[in-house]
Amino acid sequence: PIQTGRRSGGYPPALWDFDTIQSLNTEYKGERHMRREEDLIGQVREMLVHEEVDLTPQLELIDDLHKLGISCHFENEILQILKSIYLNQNYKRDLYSTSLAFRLLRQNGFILPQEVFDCFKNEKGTDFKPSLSHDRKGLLQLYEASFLSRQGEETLQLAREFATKILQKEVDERDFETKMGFPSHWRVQMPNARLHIDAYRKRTDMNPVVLELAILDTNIVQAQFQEELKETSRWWESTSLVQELPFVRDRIVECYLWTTGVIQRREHGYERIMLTKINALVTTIDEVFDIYGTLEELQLFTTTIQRWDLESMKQLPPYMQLCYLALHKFVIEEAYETLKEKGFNSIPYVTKWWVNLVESYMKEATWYYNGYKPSMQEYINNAWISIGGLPILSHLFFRFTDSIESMDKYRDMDRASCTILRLADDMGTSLVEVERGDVPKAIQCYMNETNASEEEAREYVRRLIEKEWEKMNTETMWDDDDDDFTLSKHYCEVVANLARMAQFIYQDGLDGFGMKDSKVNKLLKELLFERYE
Ligand SMILES: CC1(C)[C@@H]2CC[C@@]1(C)[C@@H](OP(=O)([O-])OP(=O)([O-])[O-])C2
Ligand SMILES: [Mg+2]
Ligand SMILES: [Mg+2]
Ligand SMILES: [Mg+2]
Repeated sequence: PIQTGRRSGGYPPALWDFDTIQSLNTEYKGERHMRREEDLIGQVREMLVHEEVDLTPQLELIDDLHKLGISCHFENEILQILKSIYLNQNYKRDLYSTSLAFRLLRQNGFILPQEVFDCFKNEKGTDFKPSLSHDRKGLLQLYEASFLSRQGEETLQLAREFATKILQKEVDERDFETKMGFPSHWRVQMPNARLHIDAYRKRTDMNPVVLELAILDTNIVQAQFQEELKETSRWWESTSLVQELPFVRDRIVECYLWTTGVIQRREHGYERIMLTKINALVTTIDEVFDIYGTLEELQLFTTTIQRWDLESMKQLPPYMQLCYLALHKFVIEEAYETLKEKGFNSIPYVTKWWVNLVESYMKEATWYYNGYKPSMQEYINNAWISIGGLPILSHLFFRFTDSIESMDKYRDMDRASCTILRLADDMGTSLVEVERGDVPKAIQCYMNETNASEEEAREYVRRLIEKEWEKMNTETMWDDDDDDFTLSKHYCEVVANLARMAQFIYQDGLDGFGMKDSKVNKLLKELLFERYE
């Protein structure tokens, strides 16, 4: 049913108010905690660089440090170890070690060829040896390694099917994904770290120094996150957008949570605060188009943003004027920093992607008001843009690269990341959206087009996400010494992490951003508000 005009989004009010956020505090800012952390880092570094440690335990330690959220303290040591393993090729062991080495090397820019798995295939090379089906540990690592596949790597496709078929027998179909969880290649680091600490502390091979460092570190980094969150909350309060546009989801804490998975390097606090603002602005403008503006108002808004001037905003209703000016002010402030620090004017580029976004919103609003049901392809061609990933990535591009060229177009990796962001979002939000009134999303478009059930449509979307990850891997995983790969490593990290964070927020097909009864909400409170004991 087409409900025209002002609607409500169907979302609960904010969970934390301004004063609660501003009063957040933690003892982990103290000097003595820093000193203890430095001491523990030194002890773990010793463990890492000790020559006589065998290959596999070293790889397992590297994998644990990443999952526990503390690998950032050992980046150089880890790269040195992986580089020597890559050059000496001394990973050719059992399925477990080869798979673990394959994943860690590729994740760190050492692109091992998929042929390293040929020795595990039958003589015709058509499948993996059946005898491997008893090696559960090896199969789990083979399954994980298969998610590092790039387009056209058949052996890795075969590996995923082989491992899945056998491992699935252990757990029935339904909870395969929940039991297996997301493959580690798809998992964001910081928002998952405490889950891994919980598991690590119960392991028989747990190292007490590593555990103490992980626990101390997650409490110390929480202090930094809280200060960044407070700054974003002061900004959000100063915009008065919540007061003037009460129909918008007030989710500044959730907007900040997003950034802890997208931008994981501690030193990039400025970028997390910037990204939080972008998330909040995109959320606001998205709701204006989704549920509040009339078609005439939305057309006026789109035209004003296309002109990007201060003249044409006079024709807007007051609520749109405030929203437009908040966006304008943000873009100008960021452009000022870029001009000051890097000497070039980013305005023509970032405004292009904001215009691009509202034009895609306008298309969806027109479809909705006309009751038009787009085909899946038609929908996706517009919706990978309407999810808001391009303004996010263009602002981050300016922060993480110094090359002005290729600022005016998006890269294949950007599109893959935005597509995964869109598909994951639709899996988590579209049932409520379509119920309250919104354009049909990926699941509904596929069902309209093929008469499939909702579960079949979800399964199809999951396959699309897997395909997009192969594109992402193809575009973001380059040999570190591949000189014609100019994009910065930091930029490639945030592109992939944007997709990972979307899959985190919408895990189990729930809306961890707009709603409050998800596992995400529990993890958010632990990560940002609660001391880890
Ligand atoms: C940060 C975001 C991913 C972006 C703005 C808020 C979101 C959580 C999502 O909100 P949603 O209403 O689901 O977007 P859409 O489906 O209306 O495009 C779109
Ligand atoms: Mg929306
Ligand atoms: Mg929308
Ligand atoms: Mg949505």
